[in-house]
Amino acid sequence: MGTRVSGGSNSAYKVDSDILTTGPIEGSTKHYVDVDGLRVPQRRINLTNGEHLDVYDTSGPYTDSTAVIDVEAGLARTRDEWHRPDPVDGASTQLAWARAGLVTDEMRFIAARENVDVELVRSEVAAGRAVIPANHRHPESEPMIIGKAFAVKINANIGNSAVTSSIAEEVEKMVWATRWGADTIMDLSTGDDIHLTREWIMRNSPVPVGTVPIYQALEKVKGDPTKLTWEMYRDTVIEQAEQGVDYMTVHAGVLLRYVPLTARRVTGIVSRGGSIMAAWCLAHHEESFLYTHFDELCEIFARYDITFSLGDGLRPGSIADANDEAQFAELRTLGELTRIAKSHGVQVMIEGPGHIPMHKIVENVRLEEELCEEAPFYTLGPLATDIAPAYDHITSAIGAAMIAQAGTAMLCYVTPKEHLGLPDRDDVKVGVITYKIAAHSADLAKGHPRAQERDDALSKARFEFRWTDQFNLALDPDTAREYHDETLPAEPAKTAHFCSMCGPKFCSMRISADVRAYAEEHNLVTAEDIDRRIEQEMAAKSAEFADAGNRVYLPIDATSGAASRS
Ligand SMILES: C[C@H]1O[C@@H](n2cnc3c(N)ncnc32)[C@H](O)[C@@H]1O
Ligand SMILES: Cc1ncc(COP(=O)(O)O)c(N)n1
Ligand code: MET
Ligand code: SF4
Ligand SMILES: [Zn+2]
Repeated sequence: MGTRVSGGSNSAYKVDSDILTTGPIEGSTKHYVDVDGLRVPQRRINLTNGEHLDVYDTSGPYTDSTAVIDVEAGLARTRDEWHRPDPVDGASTQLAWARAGLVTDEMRFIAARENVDVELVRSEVAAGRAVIPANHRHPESEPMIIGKAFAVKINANIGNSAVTSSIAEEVEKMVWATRWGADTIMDLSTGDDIHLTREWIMRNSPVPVGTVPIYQALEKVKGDPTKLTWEMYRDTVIEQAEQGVDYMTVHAGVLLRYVPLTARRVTGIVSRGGSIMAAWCLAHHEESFLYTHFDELCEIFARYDITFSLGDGLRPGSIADANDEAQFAELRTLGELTRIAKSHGVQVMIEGPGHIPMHKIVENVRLEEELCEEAPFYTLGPLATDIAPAYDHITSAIGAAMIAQAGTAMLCYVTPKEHLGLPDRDDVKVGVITYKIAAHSADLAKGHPRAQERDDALSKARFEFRWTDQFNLALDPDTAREYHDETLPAEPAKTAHFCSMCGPKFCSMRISADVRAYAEEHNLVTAEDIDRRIEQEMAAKSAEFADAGNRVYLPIDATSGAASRS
């Protein structure tokens, strides 16, 4: 149970540890698996029948009841103590090491977390089919992997805007998002104190952090895209690299000649980074500096081990624009950039759409894999329809579940506020839980070896009317319990064989359990038991008939054949 003491959220520079929700999630405890000296966290869900279920844990020390949280000091710099191999051909990256056959501590940590052989981790990274975003300067993070051979991951976007929010609120969103299962977060701040906000987030984030450096670069030129230069962009990237940013969105596929392809779209360019770069290219009538200086960018990324998230600056922002020429032209360029980045030993993932109707989703994955050497796909939704603002966490989770089943490795969440305003803490939780549903559904469909354990444990608890276990196995135990208790708050209701949906007499699971008990008591469990019982009944009936003198009653109406009985 978390404590949340409000206060401090109005002061821009002071973040008070008290505002954070800490302590274990209801019904769970943190425990650690020791893997050759590495402490790999897991969340243990404790059940009332003495069993327990261990699940993947993204929440860091915040859910450890023994941890002392001090946001001013930041989290422990655990990875600083791990072994870091020497650079390979200038690259100090998980990709370079994996290709050289080296198994890093990060890979071992991940293998334990994902319950897989470490060789699968190494080989998928070496092939570029998976990435481990882990900047050397973010030692506070617990390593994780993004790739289609592993559990589907989710990202939560946070950050302020010029209109609203503070540093304290953004740190709070980060802790809150990871509590509910965000595997990475992106700080997409575009308002005040971008550098300082990120510093507070970085030093306290147990998950990898992504950014879009062009946002801060634009802030530095007071919002005028035409004033951007390669030099100031590069310096912004280095500034963020030094802070420990683990992956960066770079919209280097928005080429000058692609801009006219968006002219007749219904929603033009909806990507912020894409629109900024399009504005720059057109104003200067020059090729994008992100594209022309891409090799230099790779050299920087290779030193820190920053992962490229090649931005989908021309993604469709409406159903009408889905899978159009602008979108796929950019994707071909992202394929070209993928090969360049990998030749520098730099890890790459590819950002994907956007707004795509269901029948056009699979084509996106197929093309991405074909054009980008199967680099992990990282998609925003996609929204399967445009007609439900205020419910776009749902319109997008429909697309997200489908695209993840088809092979997307990480899903970028969409909150109920999409298209309407900046998400607050409550929106962040709804977005995260919604995306955990999409990701887990895809894990099940893909046959992930252990995904179904949790479904089975929850279903079993449900059928056995272990209400507390049903709540605690849920993605959101607090809301599950709250909804149940709205109508049946009394303690005895936690073992009652019904809820207020059907009531005691009509509870189908109770009736079904009674049917089972009856069957067991009367030896009627298997189909053979029932056949045997029918035979016995028949024999009994014939005996009764014989005793009664073997008299045959004829039909009432012999011609119609009705009511015949013998
Ligand atoms: C690319 C996507 O990023 C999200 N996005 C952009 N900025 C923020 C922010 N500060 N906080 C949360 N989400 C954001 C929007 O959902 C957009 O569609
Ligand atoms: C999956 C995904 N796609 C795109 C962006 C960047 O946002 P934008 O392109 O609007 O700058 C993002 N953060 N995540
Ligand atoms: N929702 C948009 C998208 O799909 C982004 C901002 S609103 C046009 O990318
Ligand atoms: S979300 Fe709002 S600010 Fe952002 S592109 Fe859409 S309308 Fe513009
Ligand atoms: Zn949109």
